[in-house]
Amino acid sequence: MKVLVADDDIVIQSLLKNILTDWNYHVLLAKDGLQALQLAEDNPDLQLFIVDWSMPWLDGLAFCQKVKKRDRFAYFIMISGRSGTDNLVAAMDQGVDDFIVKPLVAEELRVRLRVGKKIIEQERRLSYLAQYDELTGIWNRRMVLQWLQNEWIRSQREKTCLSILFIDLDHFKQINDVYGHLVGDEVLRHFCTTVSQQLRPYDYFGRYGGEEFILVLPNTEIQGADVVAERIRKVVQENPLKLDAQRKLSYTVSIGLTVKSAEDTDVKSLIQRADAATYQAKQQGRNRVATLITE
Ligand SMILES: Nc1nc2c(ncn2[C@@H]2O[C@H](COP(=O)(O)OP(=O)(O)OP(=O)(O)O)[C@@H](O)[C@H]2O)c(=O)[nH]1
Repeated sequence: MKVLVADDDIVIQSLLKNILTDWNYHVLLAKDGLQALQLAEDNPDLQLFIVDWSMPWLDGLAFCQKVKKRDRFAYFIMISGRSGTDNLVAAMDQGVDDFIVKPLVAEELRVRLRVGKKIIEQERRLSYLAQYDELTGIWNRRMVLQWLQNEWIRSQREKTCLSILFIDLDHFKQINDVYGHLVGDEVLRHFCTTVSQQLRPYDYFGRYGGEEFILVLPNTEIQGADVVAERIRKVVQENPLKLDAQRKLSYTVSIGLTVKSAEDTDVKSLIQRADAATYQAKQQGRNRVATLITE
């Protein structure tokens, strides 16, 4: 893991560099707050910081506040000569996550870093789970509906088209029943990889629930959405999941397509129509695209 050490004391810098390197950290060194800020900007993956309080140009607290504005998950350990509860409280109230009083004891730093790393990892995980579906890695329901809402507002403002597809795997219960849930999960992952390869960077593909998926197509009118839907239907049908060297599992999808119209007052009506279109596709025999639009 990368760690940035910002301290104007060369002796402390080199001491920290040595012990942190021994503990397998990748160490970046800064001699003042401005240099530290530049390193933080150049290394967006940097989340762990060890900073001195008093430094030229920009002190440790101001540096911490600037970084946290950009990345609220950044973790700051302040090492300072300012002892006493008042200083600890002031520093931690203003944003640092931990506070160590000099003289530095290596073992104390080691255990405090361990806590910092654990918090960073847990926050990363929580942030991932808040946005993505754990099984398939695509947007989760909350996020894809959020993107749909954003695109709805944009299409209102810019008077552009907005299409959505509801994609539902056919007879998925049967796949689970015959091959087991683990293979069912594998089919869901395989399906998401297959579809993701067909999309433009600005399309939003998310898991709506179970074996139901939603694809938001900004700036896309009905003809374009129909081409995308047919392409997905076909590519899924033609790309079975390989179970082993001999066996392949073929599966299909039913797709409901709709386009935002002047009559739609919110995203709810759009979702309801796409859902109804999917139902039609199922009724008509599955492995097909059904379109529902308002006049
Ligand atoms: N393996 C696996 N199965 C899931 C998951 N989520 C939902 N399912 C299963 O998906 C199945 C959906 O079944 P149904 O709603 O009856 O739909 P279907 O069998 O696909 O039938 P049609 O949609 O009418 O073609 C259920 O058996 C659920 O248990 C999941 O994450 N993993």
